[in-house]
Amino acid sequence: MLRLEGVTKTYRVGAFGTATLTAVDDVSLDLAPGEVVSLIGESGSGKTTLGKTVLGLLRPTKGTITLDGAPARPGKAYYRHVQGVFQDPFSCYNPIFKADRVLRMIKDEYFPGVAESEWDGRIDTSLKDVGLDPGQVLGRYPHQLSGGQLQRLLIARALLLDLRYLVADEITSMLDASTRIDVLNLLADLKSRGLGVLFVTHDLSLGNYISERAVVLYRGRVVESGPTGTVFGNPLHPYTARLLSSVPRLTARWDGEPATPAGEVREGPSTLVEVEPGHLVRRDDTTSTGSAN
Ligand SMILES: Nc1ncnc2c1ncn2[C@@H]1O[C@H](COP(=O)(O)OP(=O)(O)OP(=O)(O)O)[C@@H](O)[C@H]1O
Repeated sequence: MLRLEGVTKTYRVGAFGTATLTAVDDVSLDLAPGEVVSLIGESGSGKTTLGKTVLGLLRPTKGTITLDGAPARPGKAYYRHVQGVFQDPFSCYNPIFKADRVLRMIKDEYFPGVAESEWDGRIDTSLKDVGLDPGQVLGRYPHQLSGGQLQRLLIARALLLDLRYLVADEITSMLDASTRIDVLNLLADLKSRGLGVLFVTHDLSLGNYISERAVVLYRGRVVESGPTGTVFGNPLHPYTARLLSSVPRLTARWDGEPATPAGEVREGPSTLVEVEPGHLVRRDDTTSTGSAN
């Protein structure tokens, strides 16, 4: 289990770093093997900051992250099991390394004792697992591969490790619609084989498609979380309702009036309240009832 408890991340901002900005505020969530949890929120809500914190690329200002009860410490032991894939696959590669070199570096770093022939077999398997033809990609430079191929190659690279959890940060946002659904189906397949995925997205339809649970972030705080069908089917926080109401429908057309976002989001002191089993909603402290989290 990958567990976040009370994770807060503040950045130093302003002239000479004199001010602070709380990008992630007291976030707790669990990610189990074989489960996809979507982390949903508009631009600037803190999704990437939280993903990077899980990956040890940022140190939490407060709170803890544990993997099977042990503190998550960035390093080889952690990265064997927890990896990230990001939005822009092009920026994740060294342009002068061909794909086979990228995959060989994993062996040099993590599995120096594995024989070359066995490693070649593992590369073959991981590429086929993500739907890539080894003969087509291995001898190529990044610029000779498509965005979808590069994104799959990143996932194949992660699979060469003993991967248990993947932070997938907006991994489909630079892909066209048909490639996007292929990559989503690949994640669903990996999930069915036991991979836990933290699926970071601002796209509610993608979160709905792939995840069992949804966590909605607003200005760094969880405002609603629960089973995806419950959160999307019965959104109780005004921000979730607003996000859902602002998704353009395929058959709707602009009729001269801009769509009006529903619901006012208030900023006062508030608490996450469990309104039904597993469904948490942030409520103003003045109106909160029920069990708090
Ligand atoms: N290195 C940094 N220094 C200062 N502030 C930062 C830094 N990185 C992010 N922020 C701020 O933290 C907040 C959260 O940013 P973050 O990138 O985590 O949001 P996000 O939900 O991932 O947004 P997007 O969907 O646009 O990527 C924003 O206000 C952002 O401006």
